[in-house]
Amino acid sequence: MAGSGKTTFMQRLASHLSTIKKPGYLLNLDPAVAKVPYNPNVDIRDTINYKNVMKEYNLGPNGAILTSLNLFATRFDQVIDLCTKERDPPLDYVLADTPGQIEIFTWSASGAIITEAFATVLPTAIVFVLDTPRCTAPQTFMSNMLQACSILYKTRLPLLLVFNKIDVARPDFALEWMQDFDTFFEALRADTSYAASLSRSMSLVLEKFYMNLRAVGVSAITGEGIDEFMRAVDAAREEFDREYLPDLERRKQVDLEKKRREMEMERVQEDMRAARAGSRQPTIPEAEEEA
Ligand SMILES: Nc1nc2c(ncn2[C@@H]2O[C@H](COP(=O)(O)OP(=O)(O)OP(=O)(O)O)[C@@H](O)[C@H]2O)c(=O)[nH]1
Repeated sequence: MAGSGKTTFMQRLASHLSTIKKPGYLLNLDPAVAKVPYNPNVDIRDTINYKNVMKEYNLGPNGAILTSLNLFATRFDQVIDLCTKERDPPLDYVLADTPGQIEIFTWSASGAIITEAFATVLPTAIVFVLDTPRCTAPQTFMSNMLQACSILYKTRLPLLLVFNKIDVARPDFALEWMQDFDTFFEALRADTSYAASLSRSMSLVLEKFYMNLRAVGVSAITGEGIDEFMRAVDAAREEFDREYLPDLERRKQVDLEKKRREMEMERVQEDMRAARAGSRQPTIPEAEEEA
């Protein structure tokens, strides 16, 4: 969510991890960010100049962010090598800060390449940072939940919802809306618009989705909620091992099986092409007769 505090939260996490003597490996994947308030180990801006991309490809800001990320994704195996390099002491956490626009990261080919590259070598979870004060309107809340839902179903990775800025607005209303439809319906009671009615229906559909989520309230500014967030990360790691990895293995098998069938089909087609070509050629005795 743009402006929800992702970068500030990264800074908070980085400082928390140094305090507990488990320093993280920090990646900045946002080419357009003006200032990074933590010390990134890898910074997309060191290799890609977003302003030049705008000029060179004649793009607007979002197009240039997407193109920069695409260019970076082509070399992402090098980043993965850095993240997985043996170290003493070994790395416990790799944190990546992404561009804020959901369509740029979650729904782009480069976003998928980057997330899958991580998930094939490291236990991976997605953290969706929400701006709690900007979720207090039920329909804005619902629109954020739908975005989160789309991330979950696109990546299939464990997803953590972080309700940030709890120093400004407490997250209790949101956590309650996720657990109890009646309170969410009540919040929408006075609203008879079509959008409100859609939000009501969606909240029923999202019941299963909410059950698959971990949601915590934090303040990136004060640090409140960080311990609870770290416990949610531990649980997400267990979920990754328990659910994502077997699913990945199953998908790999399905892909292998699909490739095997395609190869067999290709062989059948080759045989048929050869048979057709053969039937057009004169047989050897016929050729001798003509001679
Ligand atoms: N009060 C309060 N403000 C916060 C908190 N976290 C971030 N902010 C403020 O929210 C604004 C946006 O924070 P950023 O960290 O830049 O947000 P972002 O999500 O990285 O922004 P984009 O990358 O542009 O989408 C800044 O003014 C931060 O100081 C918080 O926990 N409490």
